[in-house]
Amino acid sequence: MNDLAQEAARLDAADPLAICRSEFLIDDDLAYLDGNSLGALPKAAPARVAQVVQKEWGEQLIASWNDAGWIGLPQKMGSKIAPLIGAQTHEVIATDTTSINLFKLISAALAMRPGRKQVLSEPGNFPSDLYMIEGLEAQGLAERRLAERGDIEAALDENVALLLLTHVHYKTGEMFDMVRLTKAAHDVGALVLWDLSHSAGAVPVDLNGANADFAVGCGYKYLNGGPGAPAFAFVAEGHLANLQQPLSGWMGHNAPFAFEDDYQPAQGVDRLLCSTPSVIAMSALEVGVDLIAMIGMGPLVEKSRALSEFTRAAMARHVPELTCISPADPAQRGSQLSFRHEHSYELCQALIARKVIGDFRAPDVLRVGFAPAYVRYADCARLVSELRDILDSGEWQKPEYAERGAVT
Ligand SMILES: Cc1ncc(COP(=O)(O)O)c(C=O)c1O
Ligand SMILES: Nc1c(O)cccc1C(=O)C[C@H](N)C(=O)O
Repeated sequence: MNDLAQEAARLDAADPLAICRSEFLIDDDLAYLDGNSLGALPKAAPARVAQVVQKEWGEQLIASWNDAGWIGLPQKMGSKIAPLIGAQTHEVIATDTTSINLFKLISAALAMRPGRKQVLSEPGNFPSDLYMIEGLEAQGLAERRLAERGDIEAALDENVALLLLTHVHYKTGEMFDMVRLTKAAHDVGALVLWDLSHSAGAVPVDLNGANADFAVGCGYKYLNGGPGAPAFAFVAEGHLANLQQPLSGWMGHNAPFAFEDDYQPAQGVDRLLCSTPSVIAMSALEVGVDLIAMIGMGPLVEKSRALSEFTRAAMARHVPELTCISPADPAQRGSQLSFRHEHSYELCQALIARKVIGDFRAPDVLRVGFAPAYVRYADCARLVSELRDILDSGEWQKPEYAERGAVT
């Protein structure tokens, strides 16, 4: 294990992104491997939020809608997220939550394929993705169809209106081939909606290169926008003029301040808006996205793969009792590794007690994420050595580690 720590120290010393950790408020002794669930706090965010609250809201009050640019935040944030996901700036907007954006875009896709009701997805997709289809099914607007990952292409036929997939699977880290599946869906006349919650800011995404129709994703994971940060939504340029979404709130109107009785959708991606933007949350998100954009997706992807490879190899060598269920090829997985063990829950709790933070996903998965902007090789080495020690000492058997908490 000494060798592992030494190798980690050598890699950290040579890491061009090592300096980026100082942009985040994370204790030096914390190995935070859960940025795939909630990203860390950028150090600049509290001051930015305080400025918005004290100056823009406190002093300038309503004038800030124009003077501080509040009204344009969804578009401004959309245009900053767009290059991270291979989209044009006018194709992305930051608004609402991922679940709500899923609802809007599933509905919009169904409206574009009259005569077809099926929305195809995979069993075990993130719950909201599946539940949103169910919600529309209950209203008689959709029909949910599920096919296992390997059977999706065979399941695509002329009844499918929309293929809805999560690009990087939240539990296993498996990554779909976006280009291949988008083409397969288009070949039967279906549209495709990609959930990029576990992709944006961590893995290469080229929505336009893949000819994708729609996408959604979270702002609070690798984009470090803070708990409940606004989500984003993408609509390919060619669909913008025909897009009809059901949450026709006033902010998605072509002229919101005309206060007309009849809804007239805004031009372009603005029509995905429903309500007043969440200004304070949006300002925190801006700090997180600016940091990721400044570091750049190329270096982030390279480090993400190196961190996960280092960890996968070290786990296989030193902790073989845990079975890695993420793909062995880094190009086929997201910025995470998932391991199966009968006592994953207890192991996760024991790790947390030692300030190594991963998470547990039922029934038996220990999940660790590698947010490349701030995770160190030393954090990965610590995961491995602490796990070895927790198993060897039997510490995981402490009764308090078996008590199931309320969330996460
Ligand atoms: C893949 C995926 N989709 C959707 C969501 C739901 O996001 P939200 O809670 O912002 O609606 C999450 C995370 O919670 C997720 O991981
Ligand atoms: N959004 C979350 C929350 O409010 C509480 C706990 C966890 C979350 C998550 O984001 C979970 C995450 N999407 C996952 O991949 O499991």
